[in-house]
Amino acid sequence: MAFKVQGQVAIITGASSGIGRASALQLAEAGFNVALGARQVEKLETLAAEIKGMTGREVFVMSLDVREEQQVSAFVTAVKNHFGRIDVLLNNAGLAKGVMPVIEESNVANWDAMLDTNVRGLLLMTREAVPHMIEGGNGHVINLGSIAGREAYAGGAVYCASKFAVRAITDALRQELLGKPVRITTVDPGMVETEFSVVRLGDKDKADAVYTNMTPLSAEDIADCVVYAATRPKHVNIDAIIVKPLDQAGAGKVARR
Ligand SMILES: NC(=O)c1ccc[n+]([C@@H]2O[C@H](COP(=O)([O-])OP(=O)(O)OC[C@H]3O[C@@H](n4cnc5c(N)ncnc54)[C@H](O)[C@@H]3O)[C@@H](O)[C@H]2O)c1
Repeated sequence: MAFKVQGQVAIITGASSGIGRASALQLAEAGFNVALGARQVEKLETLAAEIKGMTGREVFVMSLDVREEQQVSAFVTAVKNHFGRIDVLLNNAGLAKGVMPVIEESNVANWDAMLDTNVRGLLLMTREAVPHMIEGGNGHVINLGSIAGREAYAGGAVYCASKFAVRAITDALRQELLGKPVRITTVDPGMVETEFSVVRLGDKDKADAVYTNMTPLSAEDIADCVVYAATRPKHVNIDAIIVKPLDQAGAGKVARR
């Protein structure tokens, strides 16, 4: 059953494209006022106008690089000051570039970029948002993991390491936050057709070659899962939502080079 919320506020990181963009739209349709963070503010402004036109919700936009501690702190403070509350944090921002090199061709710079975005960025955002959630008596951290954080085959070693870390952080924080009014969920997709998956697979031709054997999920499919988790009643915690194209279900090894 679909629930609607009223007056709640959701932060979406990496909202300028793909799953983040679709989730921002659908969370607004479900009743959330939304705070959009990404490095490309122009794209966020366009999305904000679209959301306002479609839903009438309030939208806050600010430049955000989740790797930068001071930017994260300033962003979360600005959202709290603007809306007076933070109910949902969707840690969606993720990096694909740098997964492509095989281990013998990879370097410290692309390992760091990957782990700083997918892991440290998520930790920074969560650390800043959770106290406001506890103070407000309601919170839900939703992390974009991946089946790469479960099956360890998709996307290369460093990407897998980052997504296993996302799952570990999610499970550990759930324990750490026991007794506090903050829920925590991972949404773990298989192949989704976004800019990210095209980059991850190297180029459009390669991506299409994979897609010929598979009907990938859409960003909207994943946004549906995000909205489902975000709109459950407060006493319901969904630990994880694992969602794959049918062709990947049970396959284990996916999207290999
Ligand atoms: N596409 C897939 O097949 C797939 C599968 C499983 C999980 N995911 C996860 O879903 C999430 C979204 O990916 P997507 O497929 O929508 O790709 P995408 O490239 O369209 O979106 C990623 C977003 O993150 C933003 N971003 C990257 N680095 C950032 C930073 N330092 N600070 C702020 N924003 C930053 C990008 O600008 C972009 O808006 C990622 O965490 C990804 O790992 C994607």
